[in-house]
Amino acid sequence: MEQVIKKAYSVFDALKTALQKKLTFAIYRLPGEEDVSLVVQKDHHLQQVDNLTGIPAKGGFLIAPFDKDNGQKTYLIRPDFVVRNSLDKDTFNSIEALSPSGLNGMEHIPPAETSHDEYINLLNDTIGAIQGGEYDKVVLSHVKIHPGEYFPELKKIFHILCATYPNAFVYLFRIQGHCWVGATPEPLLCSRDNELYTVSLAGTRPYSAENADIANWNKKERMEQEYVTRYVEDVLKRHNIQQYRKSGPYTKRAGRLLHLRTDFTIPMEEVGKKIPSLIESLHPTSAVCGMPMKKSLQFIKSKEKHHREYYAGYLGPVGIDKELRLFVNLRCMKVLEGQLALYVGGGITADSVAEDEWEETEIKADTLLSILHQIQ
Ligand SMILES: C=C(O[C@@H]1C=C(C(=O)O)C=C[C@H]1O)C(=O)O
Repeated sequence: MEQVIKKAYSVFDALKTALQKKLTFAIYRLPGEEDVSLVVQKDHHLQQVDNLTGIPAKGGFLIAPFDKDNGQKTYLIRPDFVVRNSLDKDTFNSIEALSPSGLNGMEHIPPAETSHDEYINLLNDTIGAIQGGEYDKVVLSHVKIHPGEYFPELKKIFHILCATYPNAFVYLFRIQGHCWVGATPEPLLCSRDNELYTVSLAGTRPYSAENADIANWNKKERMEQEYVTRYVEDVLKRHNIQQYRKSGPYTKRAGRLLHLRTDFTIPMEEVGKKIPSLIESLHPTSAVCGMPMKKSLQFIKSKEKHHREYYAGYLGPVGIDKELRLFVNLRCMKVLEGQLALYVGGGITADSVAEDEWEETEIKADTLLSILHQIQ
């Protein structure tokens, strides 16, 4: 006779415990899916990942910074408990019995905020450098600080993000006393059946029926996206991956925004053991860094007021259910005591107009700010 195990608790009950006890955990909802998964580590000792080939077979939730030479490390939250949607009483009790972390986020210094005028100056300098021929594209970003005590609201925020952005990768994680939460539209490398896919995503407009028609997008936006496509194709070529399908560019909705997107689908047998190297080479794509990549990275590090930390890095479950689901960490915020730090950016090319680029980051910030306004 089939045994029916009664699942007495929902994944959100376990999330509440994980938040209250300041456990080391990640919760996520994949794009287009209903399931919500929670990965909880028994202790607070984070596993540092220096090389992606070293990830244990049972996997975990991977979190990589934008720039691994800037202090932040790549970590794996170990899957000591993996809960999908619901859990039984014993598992719930085991999670409740875990020891809380002593860290409360007070030890984190908030990243520096950039004002409108400072950003306009930086944008104009960058446009000048690009027009001077030093770069093809540079992706700039800034931080917006939003005051308020949001730790008690994180369960609600995650819930609303899932409902509002069904096509985003929605996540919330806690490591070392602070949390990050986001709803990103950008896959970095994901498995699906016997295939892997990645995308080139760049070019942004507010959502409207008119903008949904790619014929209405201009040369600047198409070029901005084309640089990312070239970067991805170059990485595939360097990995000797020839058999792949490319489809796009097409317009893809992300909440109140639209982006240009091209999909690359690769048969798994074409990739073999190259997955770790592919991930390490794809990141950072020209969607978040620039072209040429290394020079743009130096430019970003010398000009931006803040460290990007995990913004524009990548994250997601690896090895859980034998799947790989890594996404670029965008439309995200770092949750600190008494304040939130929202990270927003956009690609700059020779034809960029500074005020328009600022406006683009304002709309991107609204992805999360509009959710915060729903929390009273
Ligand atoms: C950098 C961000 O987004 C990236 C930049 C885009 C652009 O420049 O048009 C579009 C999507 C993302 O690849 C961000 O959201 O902060």
